[in-house]
Amino acid sequence: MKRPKLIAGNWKMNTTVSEGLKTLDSLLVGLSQMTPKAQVAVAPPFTHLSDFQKKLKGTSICLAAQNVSDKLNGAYTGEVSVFMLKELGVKKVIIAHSERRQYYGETNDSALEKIKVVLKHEIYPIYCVGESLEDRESGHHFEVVEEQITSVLYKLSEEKLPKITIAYEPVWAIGTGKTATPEQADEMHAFIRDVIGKRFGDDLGVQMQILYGGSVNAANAASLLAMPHIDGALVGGASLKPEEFLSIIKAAS
Ligand SMILES: O=C[C@H](O)COP(=O)(O)O
Repeated sequence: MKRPKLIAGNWKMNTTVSEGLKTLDSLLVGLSQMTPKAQVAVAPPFTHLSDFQKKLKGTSICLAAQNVSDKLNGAYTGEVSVFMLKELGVKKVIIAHSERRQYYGETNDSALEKIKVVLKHEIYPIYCVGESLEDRESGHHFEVVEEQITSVLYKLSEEKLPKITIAYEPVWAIGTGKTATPEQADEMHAFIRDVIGKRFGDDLGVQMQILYGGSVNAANAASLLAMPHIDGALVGGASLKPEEFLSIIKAAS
């Protein structure tokens, strides 16, 4: 089955608005000189979304956010709601990134709530899963990822699944320069398809869009993206360097 490819840049907490706009401009110039086969998304900090929405008007780049509240409105200091994102043209949102799990106490339960909220308001989640180094070294990586899938996605109804993108990001490969080998990543992606298939049927397992994330760069993108179960990349550090990000986008073509 031919699944659409997605290359998404997660800018994390990097760049001020003015710096970010310069980076976006370079990216747009590069993209105007190519015909990307993959869908391209950028997830800048919340502060950038309004300006980015204006710049991205009429382009094919999808605007994404890095997080969202599971609450709709009210006294939740510091939170950003799905309505606020929607008004700014956000189409996708990263949910339960490992940094949110590790530093801000996000859990499978909170991920489920957030996924339900955004789907209800037609924003598409990129749900992040992945094991720690300790999990991998002790041979528990499949178990951990299975739990992240079953305790969240199994609780949704079948018709919701095709609206969700999964990002497999082994924590030990994030920002470390240590990438999972294409075989390691592909093996986990195939496993995730099987886990989805067990509950929702093999067709849905095959249909899910699953990205790989963790030190993806211009040098390793082609070999990762060539793997049969890898449908794109969630790129951190390299997405802040337009030339490098463009090379990754090209590698998906
Ligand atoms: O969301 C992106 C991932 O955390 C990967 O980050 P990285 O490419 O800097 O390793």
